[in-house]
Amino acid sequence: MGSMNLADTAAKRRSLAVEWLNSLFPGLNISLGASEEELRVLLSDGTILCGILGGQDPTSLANQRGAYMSSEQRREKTRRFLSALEGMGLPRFNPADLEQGSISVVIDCLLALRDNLNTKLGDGDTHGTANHKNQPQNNSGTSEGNGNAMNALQRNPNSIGKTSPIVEEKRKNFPESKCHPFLQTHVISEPSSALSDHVGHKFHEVFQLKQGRYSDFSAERISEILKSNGLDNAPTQSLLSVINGILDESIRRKNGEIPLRVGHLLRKVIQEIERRISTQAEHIRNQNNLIKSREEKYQSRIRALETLASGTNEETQIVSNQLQIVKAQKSTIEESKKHDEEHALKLMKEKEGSDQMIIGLQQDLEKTKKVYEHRCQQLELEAKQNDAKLKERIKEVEFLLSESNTRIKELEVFAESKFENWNKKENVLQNFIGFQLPSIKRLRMSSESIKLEVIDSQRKWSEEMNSMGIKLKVLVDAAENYHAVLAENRKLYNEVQELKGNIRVYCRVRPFLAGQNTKSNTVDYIGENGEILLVNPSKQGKDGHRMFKFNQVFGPTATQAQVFLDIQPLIRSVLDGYNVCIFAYGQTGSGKTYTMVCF
Ligand SMILES: Nc1ncnc2c1ncn2[C@@H]1O[C@H](COP(=O)(O)OP(=O)(O)OP(=O)(O)O)[C@@H](O)[C@H]1O
Repeated sequence: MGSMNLADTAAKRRSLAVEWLNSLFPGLNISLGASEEELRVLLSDGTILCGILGGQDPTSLANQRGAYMSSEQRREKTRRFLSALEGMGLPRFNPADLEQGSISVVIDCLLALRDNLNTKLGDGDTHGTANHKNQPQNNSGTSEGNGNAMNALQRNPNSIGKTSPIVEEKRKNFPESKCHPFLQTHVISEPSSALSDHVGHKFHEVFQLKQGRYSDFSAERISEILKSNGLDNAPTQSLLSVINGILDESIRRKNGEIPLRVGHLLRKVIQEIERRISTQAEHIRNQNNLIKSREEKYQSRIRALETLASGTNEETQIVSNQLQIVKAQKSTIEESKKHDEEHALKLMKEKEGSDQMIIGLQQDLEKTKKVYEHRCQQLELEAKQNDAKLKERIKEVEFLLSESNTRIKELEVFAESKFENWNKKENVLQNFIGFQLPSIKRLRMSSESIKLEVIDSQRKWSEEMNSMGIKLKVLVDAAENYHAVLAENRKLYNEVQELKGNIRVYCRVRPFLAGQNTKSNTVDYIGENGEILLVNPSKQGKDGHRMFKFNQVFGPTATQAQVFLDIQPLIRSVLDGYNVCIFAYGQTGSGKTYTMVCF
């Protein structure tokens, strides 16, 4: 709640400050709900702060704010404002508060300045009067360490010839009749209108003419006026009216005499007017010097601007070139943008495909999950069953283990008895060995004699082997000769086969099969040299007989072995690497298959 109240209070104070600034500079039109950052942006360049004290009009202020200012210029303006606040005895802020951190300190200073100025304008009395009394030269603009905003206004070079918003505000707050003398007599330096109004009122009270004659003033009253320095703050119009009044009285009395005390008053008034005229002359000289220096400064700025303008054409050319480059880059970027858009469309399509695939995968995953859960349930069931079986098995194993332990104990007893038996047998064996040792010695002697015999036999066998080798060599030579003879024989054999004829034609006469008429035989004669004579009973004479000639003719009584005997040499030629073809030819049922295949 506390932080909320603090925030509300800060916002209210910000709003009051904004309201005041808007009343001073209506052109700014700042929002009443402006944030700290917005106010910081507005105030950070120092233009508005100086405008409060410096008499900027809203239009020039807006222009000045829009113009570029270096950081040093901004700091200088802020410093000027802070020194004015210090001169007025008001709280001031740190320049860093305008750049970062809370701006509430700045708001406090602005509101204090507002209250201070409003108090002076409302009262129009003691402070202004006192300050003016102490520093009568303030209005000339030459004095430093001013005591109020008006003095700061007059000291600011930028405010020369311009009207401060405070003055404007004062004009609104005070009747024109009161300000009029001040405004009409500005040739001679005057106190502020509020000040002049107050002092003039007091001055008129002092010089109140009850009977219309200055000569009626008592000496004490005049000396009191002269001593109190009341003339210092009196408006010049009043002083002139006093002189006019005294001179009019002198003329009316016609003797031209002026009382001595009135003469002193007259001299004092005239001295005050002369002092003001000299002060104003000095002020005008200073203003002239200031204007001259400003004129020189503006001349130098104009020259700089002309130089800048000449350089601007070259810069324009460079900028146009850069513009061309930028256009080219823009077209490139647009192309790449189109490409990117196409790519994006592709990606979108791919994404849709991926989404569908993901949905399918999710469905598969769901199915798999259900199957997996079902499988898990089955496994759990099986695990429970296996667990029960294992428990039974463990019980059986434990039973077997107890039986095994019993068996082990029995075996241990049996092993001990066995061990005793083995010890007995060992003793028996040792007795047996001792009995067998002489026999072993005899055996060893006989083995040595056998060894000698074996050596002798080996010698004999080696001699026989040598003789066998010689004989074998003779056989190898004979075999080599045999191969040569065999090759020659084979060659001759094939030559004989060739001489018999590369193409041979044999004829075989099938015997009558069972059930065939044996009287219809047409074979009349079969010769040994391959002749066969066939008879045609339907023809007479020479045409009834026909002779055919083959390499060989096998009659009906010829066996398969006889046929093969004549073919067998061809088989050997095949084994010797010659090409041989045997085939059977004849009408159906003539016995081709029988001859070629049957054994
Ligand atoms: N020399 C033979 N001695 C005894 N029987 C034979 C002889 N030649 C053929 N035959 C008999 O004659 C019949 C016909 O013989 P095979 O089948 O060999 O004739 P084929 O010429 O092969 O006939 P197809 O051209 O129709 O095959 C068979 O029953 C077979 O046993």
